[in-house]
Amino acid sequence: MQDLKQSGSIILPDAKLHYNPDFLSTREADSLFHNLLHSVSWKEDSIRIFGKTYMQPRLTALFGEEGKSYSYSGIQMDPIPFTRELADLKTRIETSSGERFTTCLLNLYRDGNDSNGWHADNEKELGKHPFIASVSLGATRIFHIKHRQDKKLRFRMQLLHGSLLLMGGPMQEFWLHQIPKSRQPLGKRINLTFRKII
Ligand SMILES: O=C(O)CCC(=O)C(=O)O
Ligand SMILES: [Fe+2]
Repeated sequence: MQDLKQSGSIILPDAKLHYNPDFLSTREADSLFHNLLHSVSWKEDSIRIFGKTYMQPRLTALFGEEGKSYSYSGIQMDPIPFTRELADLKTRIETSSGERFTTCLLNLYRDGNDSNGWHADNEKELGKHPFIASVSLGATRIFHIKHRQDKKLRFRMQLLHGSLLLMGGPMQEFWLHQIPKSRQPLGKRINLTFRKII
């Protein structure tokens, strides 16, 4: 597996990726991490895959505009209204990316045993080519991507505290991504993915 560039636009077939490791200052990232960790009512949700029910190996929460419920992996999540802090973060990402978002899915990875298996963010309520903005806070985790057809195309990168990863173009159609488990003793990590439900 090859390492991806850790800053700027990343040139790949069938995807538009952009990574800014310094989107938030360390102080902003520290305070956002701390506030979210303690104020969000984190849920341990189950998912349904081919008719079987599993616990998700991480905790989640959904913020968003009222009435925009989000279904994925066989569960429906109803959003909590954006807090001031998350609304401000959303506006900042909208200003810098030129895209609009309705919804933010939060993941809390408690340690290296928590993970997010291979998937694409291709739910039909996100439209044909979803644009996804992903903010990382806390422990650094490895992010893997692989092309669905061209098996040679497999890459990894590190998602740092305070970083912003933008995923656009047809990436969710042609690529899968994951946060693998790690045997290293890792601290907590929070990831926020801003999405647009159409
Ligand atoms: O935690 C991450 O960086 C990725 C999260 C993700 O892929 C998702 O929530 O769909
Ligand atoms: Fe995802």
